[in-house]
Amino acid sequence: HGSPAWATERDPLQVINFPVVQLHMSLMAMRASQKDFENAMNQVKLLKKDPGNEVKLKLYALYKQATEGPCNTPKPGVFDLISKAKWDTWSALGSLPKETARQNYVDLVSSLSSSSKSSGQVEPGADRKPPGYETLVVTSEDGITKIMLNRPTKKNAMNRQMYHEIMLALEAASKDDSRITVITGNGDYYSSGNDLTNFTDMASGKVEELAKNSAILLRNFVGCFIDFPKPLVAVVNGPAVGISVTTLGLFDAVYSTDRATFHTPFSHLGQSPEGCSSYTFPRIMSPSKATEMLIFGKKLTAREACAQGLVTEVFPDSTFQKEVWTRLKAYAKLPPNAMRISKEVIRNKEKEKLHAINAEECSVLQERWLSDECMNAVMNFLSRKAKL
Ligand SMILES: CCCC/C=C/CC(=O)SCCNC(=O)CCNC(=O)[C@H](O)C(C)(C)COP(=O)(O)OP(=O)(O)OC[C@H]1O[C@@H](n2cnc3c(N)ncnc32)[C@H](O)[C@@H]1OP(=O)(O)O
Repeated sequence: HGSPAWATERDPLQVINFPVVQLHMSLMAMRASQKDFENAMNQVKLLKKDPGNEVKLKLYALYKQATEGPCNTPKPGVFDLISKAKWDTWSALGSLPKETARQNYVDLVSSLSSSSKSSGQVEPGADRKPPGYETLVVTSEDGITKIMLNRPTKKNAMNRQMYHEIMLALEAASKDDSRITVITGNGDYYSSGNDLTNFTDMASGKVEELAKNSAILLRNFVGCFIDFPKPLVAVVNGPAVGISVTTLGLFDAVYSTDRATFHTPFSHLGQSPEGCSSYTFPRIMSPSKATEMLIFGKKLTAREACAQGLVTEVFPDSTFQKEVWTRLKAYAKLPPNAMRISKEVIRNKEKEKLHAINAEECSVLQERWLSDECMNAVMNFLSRKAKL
């Protein structure tokens, strides 16, 4: 007795009833059995605290993906809000394999269970054990949650797993007791942008479906940046390409090493701007400077990006980490509610607009991904004929 109604509801289509994504994804844990999955479903019912709708949507989507595979039902009408939210979240998982979805579900439930057991026992400000993601290292210390992109051998290119994990990490950071959230990269790159192997399936039929799923994924991904409630800071540790540059326009501060470059080669790739950059860049810089980046693919040095307002401050590479983290730790001592409310006041003025821009950019890109220009560019990279 005593289980909350949302946790005991068995049919996920009747009610959004499963918990969020927190991934203890050690390599061992990557192989969740059917039994683990069933245990996790039972564990959900034992949770005392409602994890919130976002989490329940994630759990619902992972459950559906794990049991039925990619979203296969017609899109609900716009006025059927709950069904549409569920459908959107499931669709956003794209072609995530059933086994990975099952594992993510198990890991998420496990993290929810352990966090509910330990709630109230963690001292404020005490370091928490980092959860294990596959493509990220996420730590929380000194009032700062640090999300580090962790595919250094691939220049931190963002594969589908990484998009999902960043969304999950942002979701978790928005709710933890940290005051500032940082995104940075491991290794010599901040990120080389979208992992072009995300497009390899494009060659294997069902191209329209893949483009559609990618557009949904991208829209949800960028939406997380638009809605993120706490100060979000980029610590740009090296060159940045594509989506890792465009999303900077949605951060609250961008600190960069002088070794970094900023490159949005969309025309070269037969693509078009995303991350709300078609709106933020002309406003941050000027329309013509934005044109040079977004249409002509001009690569900016860190100092040029700073002069254009995209970067807040540039530091010498030799002292970059020390200087930036010292500063961030000081900022993290500021009153958290004041920082959050100030961000809300600033962001609320254009949140709706940003979501509309995001939707438009994704729909344009969905078409672009099907173009010969885009497919040829991706094939040239993958067949080692071209590099940026
Ligand atoms: C679903 C949502 C879609 C959102 C869309 C977003 C749009 C964008 O983000 S557009 C930008 C896409 N990015 C690129 O076009 C970059 C492609 N990469 C390169 O041109 C080069 O790798 C580099 C200039 C970034 C680095 O060159 P460098 O010579 O220093 O290193 P490499 O030997 O090329 O790279 C090491 C290793 O990493 C792999 N890799 C790097 N970047 C990517 C990438 N973006 N996608 C896939 N793989 C990448 C590279 O192939 C190498 O792998 P191997 O060691 O296995 O050969």
